[in-house]
Amino acid sequence: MPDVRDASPYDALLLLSFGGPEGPDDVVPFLENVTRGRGIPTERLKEVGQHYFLFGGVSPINDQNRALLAALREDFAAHGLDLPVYWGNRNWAPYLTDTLREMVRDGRRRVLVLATSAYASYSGCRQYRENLADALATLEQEGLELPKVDKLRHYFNHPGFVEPMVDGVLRSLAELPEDIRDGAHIAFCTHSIPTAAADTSGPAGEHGDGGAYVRQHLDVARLIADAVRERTGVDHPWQLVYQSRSGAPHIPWLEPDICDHLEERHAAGVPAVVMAPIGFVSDHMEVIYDLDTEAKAKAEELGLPVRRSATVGADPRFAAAIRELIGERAATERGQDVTPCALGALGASHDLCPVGCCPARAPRPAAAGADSPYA
Ligand SMILES: CC1=C(CCC(=O)O)c2cc3nc(cc4[nH]c(cc5[nH]c(cc1n2)c(C)c5CCC(=O)O)c(CCC(=O)O)c4C)C(CCC(=O)O)=C3C
Ligand SMILES: [Fe+2]
Repeated sequence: MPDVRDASPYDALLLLSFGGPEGPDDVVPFLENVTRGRGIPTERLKEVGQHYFLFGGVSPINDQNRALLAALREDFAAHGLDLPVYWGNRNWAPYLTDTLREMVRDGRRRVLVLATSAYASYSGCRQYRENLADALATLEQEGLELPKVDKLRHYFNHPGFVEPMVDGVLRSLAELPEDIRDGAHIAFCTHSIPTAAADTSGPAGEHGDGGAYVRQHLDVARLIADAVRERTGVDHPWQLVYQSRSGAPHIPWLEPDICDHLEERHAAGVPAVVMAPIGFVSDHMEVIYDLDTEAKAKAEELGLPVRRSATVGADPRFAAAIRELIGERAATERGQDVTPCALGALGASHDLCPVGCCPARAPRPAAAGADSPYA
């Protein structure tokens, strides 16, 4: 383990997230930001707007990021890591460009980015890097001296990400009535993406069917299922399933959908299902609407007992994992030999996304990767 008190050459951490509305008036402009140039059907947008209005127009994601910021600052202070932490979003205030401008004005020259997305894919990685490139281009036009920006590697298989989710699944199982607990199946849930995006996710040449996106999720699902079996002595059958599909109906996306899966399991006589949202870092709208509202309503209709397990959120173990990842990356940048920490069969992900990693349909500049136009 490298000395995690030394983050040099980095002089700041940037928490980069999705952003979400904080009141009813924010909902439509937020959705316009998210979907600009992305060809999402108007019907789907109206529907998704309703999800937000159901919760007073407020997404929980911003408060969850504020809690994560506090957890990171607390963990860093407790471990003598003197690294300022900033926060910027892709789709809502505080906007990434404004935060990066503030960082430059504060004199930050080497920025390490923590994205609130744990896996490879265009939506979960390159799109964040494209938004970083856009922000850098704006600052360049403003005549500011650009910082060097790197992104922390995918942390899906870090114990600080996996272990809180193991606890979450164990808690959900414990909440089920005893007579159906041991028969419960686990549905590991993540965001559906177009199969074409899944198949090309990760570094070029490493793609199998489903690409890095599906392989990484399967690795995490297996790790959690194994840990649950070790702790309970019960082998709960499990499957990776998908949610939150959008886009035109004729374009294939990853399946099965969680609601279809619940129907199918119910028909097969399964007594209960734990839904484990491993694809998400916090209990944001995709979790509290798509799982806690929509999928739970489907389960109710079927008479199928379900529980939804916790995401990592601001768990102190996740904050500690981020500190360790920063320590590893900083040591690597200083030329030290580092043994990266990772569980599972895939090993630690790359530090620097190679050229062609998680390609976009229409190529655009992306920062913090081997193909970055910025130093
Ligand atoms: C892989 C993935 C993650 C996980 C990784 C990560 O976390 O980044 C994620 C997270 C999130 N997605 C979110 C919200 C939305 N995503 C949309 C649309 C889309 N997401 C996609 C993928 C993902 N999305 C895709 C392929 C689309 C289709 C069009 C496009 O390629 O853009 C739309 C438009 C309407 C709709 O289609 O649903 C909205 C409103 C929020 C905020 C929630 C809140 O407010 O609490 C979060 C955290
Ligand atoms: Fe999304």
